[in-house]
Amino acid sequence: MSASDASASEPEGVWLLQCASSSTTRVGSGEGSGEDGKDRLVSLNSHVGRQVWVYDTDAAPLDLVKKVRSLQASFTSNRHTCRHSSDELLRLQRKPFTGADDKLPARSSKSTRPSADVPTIDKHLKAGCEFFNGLQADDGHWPGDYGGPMFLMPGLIIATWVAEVEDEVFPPPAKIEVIRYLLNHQNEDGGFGLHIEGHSTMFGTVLSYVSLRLMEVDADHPAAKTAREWIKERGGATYITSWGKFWLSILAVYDWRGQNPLTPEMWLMPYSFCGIPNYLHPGRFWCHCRMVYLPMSYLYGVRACSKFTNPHKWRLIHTLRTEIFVEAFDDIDWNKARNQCAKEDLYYPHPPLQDALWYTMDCLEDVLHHSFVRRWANEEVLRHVRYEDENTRYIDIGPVNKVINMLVRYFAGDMDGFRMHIPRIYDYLWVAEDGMKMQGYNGSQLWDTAFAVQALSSTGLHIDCARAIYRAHTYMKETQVREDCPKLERYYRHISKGAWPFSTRDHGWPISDCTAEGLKACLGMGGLLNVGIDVGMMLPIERMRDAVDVILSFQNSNGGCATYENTRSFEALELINPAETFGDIIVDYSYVECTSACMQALGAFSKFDAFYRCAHVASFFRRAEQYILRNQRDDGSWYGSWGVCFTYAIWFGCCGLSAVPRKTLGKKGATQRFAPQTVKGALAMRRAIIFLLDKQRADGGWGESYLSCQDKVYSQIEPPDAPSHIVMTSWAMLAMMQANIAWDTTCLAGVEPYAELASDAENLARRVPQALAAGARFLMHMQERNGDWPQQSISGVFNRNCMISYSQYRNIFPIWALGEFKKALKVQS
Ligand SMILES: CC(C)=CCC[C@@H](C)[C@H]1CC[C@@]2(C)C3=C(CC[C@]12C)[C@@]1(C)CC[C@H](O)C(C)(C)[C@@H]1CC3
Repeated sequence: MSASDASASEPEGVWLLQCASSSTTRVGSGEGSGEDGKDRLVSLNSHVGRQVWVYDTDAAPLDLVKKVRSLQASFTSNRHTCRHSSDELLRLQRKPFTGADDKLPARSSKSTRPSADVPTIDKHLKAGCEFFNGLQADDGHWPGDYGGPMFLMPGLIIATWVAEVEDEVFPPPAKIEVIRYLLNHQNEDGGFGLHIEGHSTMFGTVLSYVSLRLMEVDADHPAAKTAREWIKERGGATYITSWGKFWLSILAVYDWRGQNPLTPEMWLMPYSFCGIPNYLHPGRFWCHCRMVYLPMSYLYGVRACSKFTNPHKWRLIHTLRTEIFVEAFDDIDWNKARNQCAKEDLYYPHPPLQDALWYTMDCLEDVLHHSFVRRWANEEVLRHVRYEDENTRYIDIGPVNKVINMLVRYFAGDMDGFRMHIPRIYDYLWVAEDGMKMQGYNGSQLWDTAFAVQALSSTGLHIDCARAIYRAHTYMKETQVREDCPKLERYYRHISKGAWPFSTRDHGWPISDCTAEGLKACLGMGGLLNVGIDVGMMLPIERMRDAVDVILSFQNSNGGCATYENTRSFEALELINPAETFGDIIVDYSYVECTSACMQALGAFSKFDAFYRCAHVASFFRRAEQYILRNQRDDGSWYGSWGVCFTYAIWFGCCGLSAVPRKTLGKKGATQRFAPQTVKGALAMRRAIIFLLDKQRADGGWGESYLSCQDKVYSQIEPPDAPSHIVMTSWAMLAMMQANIAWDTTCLAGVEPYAELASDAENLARRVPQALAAGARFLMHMQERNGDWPQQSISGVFNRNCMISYSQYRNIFPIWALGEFKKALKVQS
């Protein structure tokens, strides 16, 4: 069966997005409780932010069905040139609200650009805001596609197949969309990448191939044939990465002996010995890493795999065993296979010391496997798995541990726990014109909404945006985490009370920069209230202070902030990173982005309440600023870890440095304005801006390729005459405007000891406004007539090597950059 074959027999329903939904099924709209009457879906706030795509079985209007089909067909025919879908199904559904008709005049020719004056910008902003506000859900957040990685959906398919709930989770209309997605993202060489824009890898190809087969795509289907050839030409599935080996073992098409040990006993080690920290303890790992290896270790510990009760499934497993290896399954040297990895996948090769460690552990495994210690360790792991499930209302921290935790509950025979997971699977699935995908999180709701509020507020179009901002404010207030998880130390958790998560309150994991952006957005409402806009009740001061407490708690000894917790171990531990495709996953490091966001939030808060923990805040700034300065590269840039890449981090670098409250730094009296930190910050921003100016492209925009992230060297989008990227153009403009403001207020030009800063001032004073105007014209030129902007290449990243979509950025950032630019023009005139 293929997507196109399947479409022919498809009932004429449509996929519809439900927000704040309590739906527990994918087809129709089953509400609330499971078949045995138990409530399977728990929420702290009536599901605010929850996104579920439900297949509406009622016959849809014919023109709607036709439109969907044409969008799907057009994606498929352009899939090799335009690999990122554009969230067209969401847009189609929101059409009555976006006012999707033409609001802007047609471009007269390709080369003419709108002029960068206030009335023109206003016209484009109005159209942009009207369209974007139409995408907002009733609960106040902006829904959008958070897909990108290609290794997530196969995990879910394998898990549901093994646990025999595949037909419930993927009823026929869902199956069609999953197949569509997989087929659409096959590369021209027959392989599949780690993410939608990546080159083919063994990890991506074997898992996608197996998924297609489990979804009943025939082995003779052309896509299956070319994928199999790709795999076999490169030595077969024994060359898949360790995470792939894990999934194949679960499915019983690989032998657990070919997997390096995932010893659950590591959870029995003490966190510290007599007060000396045990840096090898998993509780010190980055939470995503430890939450993935936790359930993996249980399944490894019990050597969980497909039960062969169903003869049809048994046959398919045997067929797969013949399809993906170059040698006969029984002849595979599993010991050798443990360390095999295709060169296409190898981003972080195992250091020899790591292999020696796995070898030793493997020898111990024979003893451990049957010992009482294993049972004890498994019990401990199970406790942690249950804790994670219950404290995230079965959403879990991310898509990988979500699915593996679900399997742990299944293999532990805890069917109640297992069933609680099912409705929360739907929180991770998104449907677009390229098919149904598993997202990198249960959405990016809070993150996008916090940015959206700041972007809309920058436009000055307060009346037009008042309703959207009011609703977004409600979302922010509903989504703040109100209490810590129980038994923090026992479960190695950081405080959460006052934090904001990345997505929904039910998810609830606290994140440094989400807390910061949440607080910034809420504080920004004060400014709007002052100009008479009804944005609803302000967040109570105690809750703002809770957020400040969380932010302050995130600062590490190096002055920076990590993502979810403090840095608990050392970089050297990366030596034991077994995941060949990901870099820097073991430790939660400090990041420029997280640190800067925290500085900005504290800066905004101290203008509002200057006395709350003021000594701590001042010391936070001093140390954070030093962290940012230390991490600037010689060329003036910062490396970005969560967005593409240098452009993203430069925006944060500049915003962080300019958030330092000047007056609190330096000595009293005459020298106060020229505090050394201030000067260093201004110089650093200047270098960053020169870096950006050098990267501006002929069309006036900026366009960085995702290759910057993996290679850690700035790479332009290819070819050079390809249009620049609207999101990166906006980041670059925002960075430059931020730095400009900081210079103006620093007023150092001409002051003798700081001559360096002043030396090139005239040159820059001319270049920056020109660059900004060209950037603004590019953004307006790229805008569509209905006020939307096009989706271009993928703009988010994690673990250096895997890309992830931020689908709302295409609207948020051009609005924000144009909004700030308009303000700057107004100040000038
Ligand atoms: C290798 C594994 C476990 C894959 C699962 C994917 C997760 C690790 C990714 C998906 C979303 C993700 C990119 C995210 C982040 C970390 C890594 C995540 C969780 C964070 C929280 C890091 C800090 C960032 O500033 C920001 C808040 C933007 C992101 C949000 C998404």
